[in-house]
Order: sequence, then C-alpha cells, then structure tokens
Amino acid sequence: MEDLPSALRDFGLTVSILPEKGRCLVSTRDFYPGEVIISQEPYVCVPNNSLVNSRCDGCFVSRNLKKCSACQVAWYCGSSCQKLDWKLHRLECQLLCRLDEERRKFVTPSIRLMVKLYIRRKLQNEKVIPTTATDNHSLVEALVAHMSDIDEKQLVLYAQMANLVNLILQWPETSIKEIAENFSKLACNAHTICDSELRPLGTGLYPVVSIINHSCLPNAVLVFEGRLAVVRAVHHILKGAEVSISYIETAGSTVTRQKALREQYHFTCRCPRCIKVWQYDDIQESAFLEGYSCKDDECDGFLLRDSDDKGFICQKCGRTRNKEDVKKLASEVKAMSASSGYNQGAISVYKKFENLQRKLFHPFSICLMQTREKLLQLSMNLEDWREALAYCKLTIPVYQRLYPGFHPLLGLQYYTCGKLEWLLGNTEDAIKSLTMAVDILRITHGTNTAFIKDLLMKLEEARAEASDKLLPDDAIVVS
Ligand SMILES: C[S@@+](CC[C@H](N)C(=O)[O-])C[C@H]1O[C@@H](n2cnc3c(N)ncnc32)[C@H](O)[C@@H]1O
Repeated sequence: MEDLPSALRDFGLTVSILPEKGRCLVSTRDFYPGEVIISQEPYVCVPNNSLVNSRCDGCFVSRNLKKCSACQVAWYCGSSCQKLDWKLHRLECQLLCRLDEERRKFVTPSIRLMVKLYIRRKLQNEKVIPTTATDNHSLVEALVAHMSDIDEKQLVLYAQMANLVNLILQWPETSIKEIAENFSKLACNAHTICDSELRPLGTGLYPVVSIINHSCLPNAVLVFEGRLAVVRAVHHILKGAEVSISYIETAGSTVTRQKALREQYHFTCRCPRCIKVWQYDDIQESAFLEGYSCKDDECDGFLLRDSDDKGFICQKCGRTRNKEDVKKLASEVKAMSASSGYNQGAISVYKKFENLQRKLFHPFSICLMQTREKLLQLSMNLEDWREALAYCKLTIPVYQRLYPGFHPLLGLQYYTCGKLEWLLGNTEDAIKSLTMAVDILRITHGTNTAFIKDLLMKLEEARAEASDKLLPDDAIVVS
C-alpha cells in the first residue's frame, strides 16, 4: 500500500508538524482560487436522521426512501445505494437486530457513526474492504482526541454513549475507554456534511481533510458534492503555505469566535483576525456586529461604553445612549425571544421582534441579520416574494461585511436575491445579483456540479430575457 506522504505528493501537499497546532497540511505548489486542493470520500458517515426526517444512508437524499426491513434503522433510496453500503450495513444490521426495540430508539446518528467506525476497522482488518493510503484506520488513530481538556460532564456523556456502543458491538477486544476517546475524536475532527446550499445533511469523518487546521481568515473552503468532501482554494495559496479552512461560523466578534473554538476544539486561535483581539479595530468590529445602535436613527456610528459606565457613546456623532434604556430594551428583546409566538415561528411575531431589535442593535448586528434571515424564509414559505426580497436586500450589506471575499454564504445570498428579483420581473437587478453569485460560487463550489450549472443557466436565461426586452416589438427574428 502506498503511504500517505506519497499520496499527498500527487496532490501537491505535505503534512508538517507545528508546535502550537500539531499536524498541518502544507502546499508544495501554488494553488489558485477555485482549484481543488484535495477531495476525499468519508471513512464513515451517517445522515442526520430523526423520527420525522430521514435520508438515504448512501446518498443522503430524502425522496423515495425505503426502510431496511430487518433493523428498521437505515433508509435507502434504491438498490444501488443499498448495494454500495451492503458490506458495512450487513454487519451493522445484524448488531442492531440484536437490540430490543426500546434500546434501538437510543441509536442516534452519533451512536451509529461510532458503530460504523468499528465495523469499518474490522472489515478492513479482515480485508473484506480494501485499504488505501488515504482510507485506513491508522489515519483515524492519528487524530487528536483532547481527552485531558474535556470537562467531567462531557466525559460522563461520552462514557454513557460508549456503553451503548459497547452493548451493540459486544466485541471482546473493544473497551469503553477507547470508544469514549473515539467520541472525543469525532467531536473535534468530524465534519457536518451539507448540501450545495449549506443545509446540514449528516456527519462524516474524513481523516485526511481532518489534518487541515482552522483559521478565521481561511485560504480554503470545505464543501460537499454528495458525501465527497472537496477542499477548494479561495485565495492564491503560495507553495509552502499552510492550507486552512474555517471550523466555525466566522460571523461573530473575536471573543465569540475564540469561545466557540476553545469549547469544541480546545485551542486558542491566533489567526490574523484573532491576534487583533482588544485592539481598537477589533473593538470597533465587535461594536458593529454585537453592539447597539446610535440614539439618532439617521446616524450609523458604533457605540462604546463611556468611561464611568453610565451609558454608550456614539463614536460618530458623540450622542450618549443611556445604560438603563439599553438594558430595558435588551430585556424586552430577551423576553420576546422566549415567548410562545416566537417559538412557534409566527411571522407577525418575528416582524415585531425585528422592530424591537432595530431600536436596540446596530444595523450591522448579527442578531438583527438572523431575524431578517428568518423573516426571509417565512416570507418565502408564504410565497410573498416582494417581502422576501426586501428582507434579503437588508441582509446583503451585513453578509458583505461578515463574509468578505469568496465566501459561499455571501454567494448563496446573492443567488437568493437574484432568483427573487427575477421572479418579480426585475431582470436587470437579477442579472447583477446572479452575476455576483456566479463570481463567488464558481470559486467555492467549482463549475461542474448540477447546482452551479443550474445557476449559470438561470443567468443565461435572465440575460436572454433582458436582450429580448431591448428588441423593438416589430423586430424580425431570423432563425
Ligand atoms: C481537525 S484537527 C486538525 C489537525 C490537528 N492539528 C492534528 O494534529 O491532527 C483539529 C485540532 O487541531 C488543532 N488546531 C486546529 N487549528 C488550530 C489553530 N489554528 N491553532 C491551534 N491549534 C489548532 C486543535 O488541537 C484542534 O482541536
């Protein structure tokens, strides 16, 4: 079997070790925006199935599904997916069938992922499934687990989950301690598998992709084509540079991002964005994203606490917002987000909520943007395209600030905007938005997927419609 370094050499990559980060993936040639750096099939993966929402174990689609008649846990969309998964599922199915019905209810996607991990190791050891340099259990063994960084509560949870996995497997060679450690490995190495529009579908372990470290200003992006993980460059990556992706939602102040990274991945990020923490630029950015609006509706300045902590001073016009007023509004916002109407997703309640948030937060606030995002979805569900477009347009400047450059979320938001504009007959605007979407998404998603082909076709159709509109009514078209 070829070893990992030679397999990676073919991609133009190598693995290095950095004292502060552990292993990292380094380029041995230049990569250009849009270029695939590496792609990998999952070592194991599982759809995010629940009682009300199931997906095919093979390809993660949710249409035409049939439940495995024996175990009643796995679903397949057809015989080809079932056949592809058969070697692994045959054993999983036997193990699940031994469980009584009550226990089977506790077989969550995380439990299944772990059971599959052990089955795959067994089948590869017995040579039922082949191994390759990028698909073998030694790569899983090399993943970081951070056992000493995990708190007591989490350890207890992993031990309970490991108990259930052990009960399912009943293999003498597996230990609860090792299974618990593997749960910890999954927590900081597995990836959420998403569709082209970044909606979560499942979870997968991709041990080579897992060598890539995090940056809040990454030079690459991870997307999925079905269950294939594809890492694409979003900047020009020079030979010798470390490849980085973002592990978290990068929308958030440095303090918020660092908290998320410490809690799940147990490290303090020192990327170019994070090293600015508490510098004036960083404080200003936090005040835009998570702070309050100026007392004057017309002013878009950001607010900082005054020196005696009595209020917040607008850094543009100098007006002060009283601390008590801010506190009162903030508690109204909090109370409303806990109300039953809010939790039932009623559009009228979300509108009131947005109104209230507008009085409190800066126009670039992430909270306000999330409410508008929700209103956009609710308006689309009600087929109120005009209102949906209005909310979508309000989110665009915030997206531009939060996700600069080639970020899939910005591209997708332009795509939504373009589709709504086209639907409403604003062809010229639609062309502009769809062009912006294409410029970003062809880099992040490549140009070969059905999703991008569909987007390119929509843009072509919108352009054709616009040039038809320019033709005089009596123009003769020669075919
Ligand atoms: C998916 S693994 C990445 C590969 C890992 N460095 C290794 O040696 O296997 C995630 C872990 O890598 C480390 N890591 C990732 N990004 C980092 C960063 N920017 N700074 C420090 N450590 C980082 C953390 O220990 C994190 O839990």
